[in-house]
Amino acid sequence: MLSIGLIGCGTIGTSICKAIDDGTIEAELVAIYDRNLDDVDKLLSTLKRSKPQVMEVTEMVKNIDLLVECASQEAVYEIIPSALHAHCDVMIMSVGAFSDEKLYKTIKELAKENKCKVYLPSGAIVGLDGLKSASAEKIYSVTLTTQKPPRGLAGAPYIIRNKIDLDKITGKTVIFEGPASEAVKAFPANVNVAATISLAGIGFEKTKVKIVANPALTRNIHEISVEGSFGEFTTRVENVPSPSNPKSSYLASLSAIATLRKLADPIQTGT
Ligand SMILES: NC(=O)C1=CN([C@@H]2O[C@H](COP(=O)(O)OP(=O)(O)OC[C@H]3O[C@@H](n4cnc5c(N)ncnc54)[C@H](O)[C@@H]3O)[C@@H](O)[C@H]2O)C=CC1
Ligand SMILES: O=C([O-])CC(=O)C(=O)O
Repeated sequence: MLSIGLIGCGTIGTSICKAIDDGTIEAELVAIYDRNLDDVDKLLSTLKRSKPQVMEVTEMVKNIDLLVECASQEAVYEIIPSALHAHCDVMIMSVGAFSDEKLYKTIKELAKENKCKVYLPSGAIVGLDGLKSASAEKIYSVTLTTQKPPRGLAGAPYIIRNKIDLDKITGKTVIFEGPASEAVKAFPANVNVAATISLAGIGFEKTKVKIVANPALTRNIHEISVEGSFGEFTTRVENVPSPSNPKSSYLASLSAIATLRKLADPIQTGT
């Protein structure tokens, strides 16, 4: 059975652990870790059958097949190289870290050297299949337009740096427009999806991102528009925010669970 270690006991981490605990994912939850011990305790209290040990990454990677990161972009720097050195496969949610080309290259090289896989779930978006197909030929443009209720953008470095008072926003307001490379640094907990799109398509500099605060919304909306030699498509998802973290859409948790279910299943259906 696939043995899993998990870093980040917040919203997505808790959903994944519950899905292992109730058998939705056929895997063993061997170990968990979070820099915030209260989050570890809270997660442990939700589990009925699994009894993961609490251990730091250096110890964890000696005991698992797959390390799951659902913590933060900085955690990707801290834990993924150690996991790959220890021959563990990894699944990463904080994909925005890969806007650092040096980190991306290092992780890709380490994965090759140690014969490991790096899994990046689709997260809170739909349409990566079409984007990946389109990228076999010429793509002219990729644009992500993300709309969130203002509180879903709270705490982002860009909001703090520009002293944007989210409480004063009364109508649909464009907060940011720029390349994905800047968007994922300015909003590290809001548009990791821009990184996933960049990696599947035309890269971090050419992928355009628009972030809109919209007080009329209760959902997180991501629209992806792609134009290429194939033609053009637009996908749009209206995501229910996670109750425990309005920045993260529930679909992101489900996407992580779906990826792990696939990895744990000996039978793979479909192309
Ligand atoms: N790829 C995608 O589509 C999506 C990615 N995300 C990203 O996934 C990650 C997890 O999201 P949530 O569970 O909603 O966040 P959350 O804030 O609910 O939980 C994150 C947990 O990780 C812990 N943590 C953060 N940095 C850490 C570190 N360096 N070492 C150990 N623990 C650390 C925090 O204490 C917290 O308990 C975030 O980076 C988020 O931005 C979220 C939604 C969609
Ligand atoms: O969950 C979402 O809507 C997207 C998100 O936070 C991210 O990509 O970081």
